[in-house]
Amino acid sequence: MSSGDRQIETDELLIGYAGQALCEPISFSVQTGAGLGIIGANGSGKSSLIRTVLGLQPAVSGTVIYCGSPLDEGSARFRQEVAVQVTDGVFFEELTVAEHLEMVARGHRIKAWQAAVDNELEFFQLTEVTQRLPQELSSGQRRKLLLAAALIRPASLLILDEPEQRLDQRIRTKLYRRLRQLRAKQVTLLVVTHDPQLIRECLDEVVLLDGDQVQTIDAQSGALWLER
Ligand SMILES: Nc1ncnc2c1ncn2[C@@H]1O[C@H](COP(=O)(O)OP(=O)(O)OP(=O)(O)O)[C@@H](O)[C@H]1O
Repeated sequence: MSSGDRQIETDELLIGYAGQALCEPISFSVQTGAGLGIIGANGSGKSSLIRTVLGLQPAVSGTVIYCGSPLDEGSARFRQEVAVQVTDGVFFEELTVAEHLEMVARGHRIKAWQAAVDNELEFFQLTEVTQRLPQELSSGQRRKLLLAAALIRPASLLILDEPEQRLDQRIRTKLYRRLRQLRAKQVTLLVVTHDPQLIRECLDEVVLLDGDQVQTIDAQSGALWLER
């Protein structure tokens, strides 16, 4: 495999706080168009790993490599190519649901931005709440808005932190179908999840954070680990 095939990878990445590692070093590599999950018990370090990969939190040591070079999360290329949904996503309290999506779509220079916004509102069943402010939404509706904001924009790598959280089963199933369609278009997925269905339907492998130990296993074994 040439480095050109690998979209994002970590090399002996130690994650943690105040110089204290949470687990052994993590090395993974995700090829363009592949799907990698991150699983483990509550508090095992999944969100910390995502935050470290995104440069939102410093690594204790080790590196994150994006398309063959050390990741620069501030670079125009990274911001253009990578769409992110993190659990504690930020809203503008004075912008409505529709305005949030309009801002993202126009910020990414989507010409038919109105149609793209309407499409997301329809997909996530947010048409009844388009004029509401974030604080007027249910927790599930807020989660759907975060996902819509990540999916409305073009991206070649999609990083999602527990996208299933607070979604009803019908939306989950619809979302997973969409993730499979994105993968068919060579979009790469890096996803923290507790949902075996997402792993089976959308991913190839998972990184399992199991106490101090870290291992990469196939998707079916990962789903079974969550179900045991
Ligand atoms: N800012 C912080 N400072 C110090 N420790 C932290 C900080 N944030 C998280 N931790 C600790 O790091 C560990 C890993 O947390 P993290 O949020 O990465 O877990 P997780 O695997 O995503 O958990 P969950 O499944 O509950 O979302 C936990 O023990 C947590 O208490």
